[in-house]
Amino acid sequence: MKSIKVGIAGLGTVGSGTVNVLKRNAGEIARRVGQPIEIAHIGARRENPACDISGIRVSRDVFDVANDPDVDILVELIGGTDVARELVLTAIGNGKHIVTANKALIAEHGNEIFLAAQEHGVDVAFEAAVAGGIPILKALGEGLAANHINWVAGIINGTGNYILTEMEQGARGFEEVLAEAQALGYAEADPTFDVEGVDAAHKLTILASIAFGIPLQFSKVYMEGISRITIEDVNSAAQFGYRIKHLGIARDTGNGIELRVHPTLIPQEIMLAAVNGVMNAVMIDGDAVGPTLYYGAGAGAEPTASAVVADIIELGRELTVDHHERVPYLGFHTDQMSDEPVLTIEDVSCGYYLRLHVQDKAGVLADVTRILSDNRISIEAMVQKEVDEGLVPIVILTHRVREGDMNEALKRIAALDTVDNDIMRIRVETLDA
Ligand SMILES: NC(=O)c1ccc[n+]([C@@H]2O[C@H](COP(=O)([O-])OP(=O)(O)OC[C@H]3O[C@@H](n4cnc5c(N)ncnc54)[C@H](O)[C@@H]3O)[C@@H](O)[C@H]2O)c1
Ligand SMILES: N[C@@H](CCO)C(=O)O
Ligand code: NA
Repeated sequence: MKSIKVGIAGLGTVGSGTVNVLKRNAGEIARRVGQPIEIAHIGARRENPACDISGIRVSRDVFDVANDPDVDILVELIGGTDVARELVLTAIGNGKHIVTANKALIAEHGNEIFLAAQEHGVDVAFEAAVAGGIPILKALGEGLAANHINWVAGIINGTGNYILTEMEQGARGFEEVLAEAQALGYAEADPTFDVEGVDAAHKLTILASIAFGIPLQFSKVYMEGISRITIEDVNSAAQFGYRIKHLGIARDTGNGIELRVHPTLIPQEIMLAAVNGVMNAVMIDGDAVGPTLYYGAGAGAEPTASAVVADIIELGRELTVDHHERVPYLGFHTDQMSDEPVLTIEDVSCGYYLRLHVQDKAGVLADVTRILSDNRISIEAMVQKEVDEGLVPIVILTHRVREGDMNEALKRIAALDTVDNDIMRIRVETLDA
């Protein structure tokens, strides 16, 4: 079978994440694209223990990848603007499509790169460059394309948000938390880009172009970072009912576009204020749709790889598929549908909240808990409420259990003479990933 051949330049945090996701999900990705995606060539100065690249051709010089006639798509993950610009222009000159996570490159040299791509009839995709794993460029450029966009406001630097959150929750100092964000692979090679707002300004530049149809104008973004924010500021803001978040804001005022990145007090009760740690969130207000919100991991190896690989898949589809089925009707190709069964509710597992009324007698609770344990159901919490009309209301939270087992248990509990048979059951989902 033919395959789409990608060349990856740079094997750091995002490069290794991309290799791992492409390998782990290779089967499903091939079903979505219609052909396998093969990593044909990697450009890296050294191996990275975070991923296994055995069997893959490796060159020390990333230009060997850009010049490899076998490579269909060059994935630029080296970062920076000088070598990266030259590398991408070289690959475009060789007729290769480009995927990049590099917001600095797109924000500062995008106008030039897109022109070159147009001349050579190739595509440039950069979903990973803004808000990491959140498919925000797709949402803005395609999903909201009917709207006049009024404004975009977001927490678009994971490192900065991680630092602010940790300072607030752990009352820890700036330097300590920054070092931790670097160790976790969130920070830019030069972390002043994160803390002084440069990285957020790169991303805002890209968002604003897609929102308003203006050229990329990084030099016009007003930029302020978080490095002067102290724990006192965080606490004082809280006393007034606010949290401090580092926001990128792009607004169409009707007589010009505001482009600004700075620490901002926002009301504690709005959803953006609850975005913590490395998570990013972007709010977009469109004239038809109203306000919308997109949330997810803004940095890190695999969240970023999620967007890089989605771009590879999109380009792969363009290379392989009939135009009318570029994105297959159901996401996967019609001849690649899975026969994995849909579970009946009896086979679904979740936690349960149970409310029952029992007689105020010794041994009743023991009967109930024994029936639960007979059915492999473990109790997370139990509360006995005030006696109500001679019966005692009991509320039980259980750990995750198969619904069929819960049904068996509830049938036996309801059959006890000492328990009212009107038992309330509500399923519990904590939704933690
Ligand atoms: N880390 C994240 O969470 C994240 C998220 C979104 C976007 N990005 C972007 O992705 C890109 C890569 O970031 P990263 O975090 O993986 O950085 P990184 O420093 O972990 O990895 C970059 C790798 O490229 C290599 N490299 C640099 N120049 C090279 C050259 N000339 N030849 C060969 N190898 C070279 C480095 O040795 C390093 O291994 C950057 O543009 C960054 O802004 C990163
Ligand atoms: N350094 C960036 C990486 C993701 O673009 C951040 O912390 O958000
Ligand atoms: Na994204």
